Amino acid sequence: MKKVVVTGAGGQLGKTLKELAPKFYGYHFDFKTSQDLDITKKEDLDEVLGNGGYDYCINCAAYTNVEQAEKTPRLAFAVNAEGVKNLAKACKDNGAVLIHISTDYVFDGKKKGPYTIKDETNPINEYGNSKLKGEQYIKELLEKYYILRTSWLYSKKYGHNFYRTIVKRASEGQDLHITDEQIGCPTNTESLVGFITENLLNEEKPFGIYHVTDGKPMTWYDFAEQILKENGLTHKVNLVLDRKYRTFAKRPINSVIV
Ligand SMILES: NC(=O)C1=CN([C@@H]2O[C@H](COP(=O)(O)OP(=O)(O)OC[C@H]3O[C@@H](n4cnc5c(N)ncnc54)[C@H](OP(=O)(O)O)[C@@H]3O)[C@@H](O)[C@H]2O)C=CC1
Ligand SMILES: Cc1cn([C@H]2C[C@H](O)[C@@H](COP(=O)(O)OP(=O)(O)O[C@H]3O[C@@H](C)C(=O)[C@@H](O)[C@H]3O)O2)c(=O)[nH]c1=O
Repeated sequence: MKKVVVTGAGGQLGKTLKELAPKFYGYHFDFKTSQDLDITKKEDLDEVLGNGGYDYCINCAAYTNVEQAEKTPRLAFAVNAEGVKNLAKACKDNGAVLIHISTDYVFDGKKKGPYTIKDETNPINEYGNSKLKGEQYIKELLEKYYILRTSWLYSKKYGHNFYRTIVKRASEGQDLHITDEQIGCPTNTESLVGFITENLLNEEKPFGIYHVTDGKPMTWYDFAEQILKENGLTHKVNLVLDRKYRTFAKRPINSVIV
């Protein structure tokens, strides 16, 4: 039986993995929330990875508040860069393969056409900078790793994400003002879990970087429209196209990764 430890298990991806894990035979999963295991603390990692005998570590832990990262980049780097470095070292010392999640926000969005893994990274916000640094540490420290870049991740059931924000606001009858300035591929956490369990835990795919999304490019406005339709909320609210929707963080105009 292969042993898998999941960090950041209290987030939307971690919770999805926990819900679906009983379907995957031949694996024993241990789920660690930020309270159980803080990846910025080496002693936590030594204890858990050192004693667990894990074959795989799936890292769902991250600082994901894109807006706040602009104001306190130090916090984003502590988790997404230095925390990931600690985790990579602990995986190396203890013989675990690291499966790490990264983001479309490592690109600047200026490319005409979808980004492939061969394209140059060039983040335009602090969250993206911190995630890229995390990727670089992994590549420096490890040979046995998977880095999955995904985009516009959402779970219908768990956590904070665009999907749930739209459903909540629409259900309360609030008007929605949504930008169409960026294009990207929304990705359900269940698809990402499927990719990990079907292709990586059995090492079907060579180690390295992968782009994993649900494959349908759209704008945030399109996505909001789709969410309203799916939930029968179209007639409950005004969906207003708002090109002036203000944010602290810049976001890539083209976030499509393939
Ligand atoms: N959300 C998105 O749209 C996208 C996400 N990703 C990446 O996917 C991965 C999963 O993201 P998602 O599930 O959405 O994120 P969430 O924000 O839902 O979950 C992240 C989890 O990490 C935990 N965490 C934060 N700091 C630490 C730490 N120091 N040690 C251990 N755990 C910590 C958080 O715990 P607590 O709440 O207690 O702080 C939280 O439970 C991340 O790597 C993210 O960068 C990639 C592309 C898109
Ligand atoms: C909530 C809201 C957002 N927006 C805009 C702001 C922004 O341009 C876009 C998305 O905003 P959000 O803040 O929900 O999403 P954001 O935090 O930018 O989402 C990102 O999260 C990180 C973790 C990733 O890795 C990315 O792939 C991406 O999913 O929609 C509106 O126009 N109206 C709204 O009411």
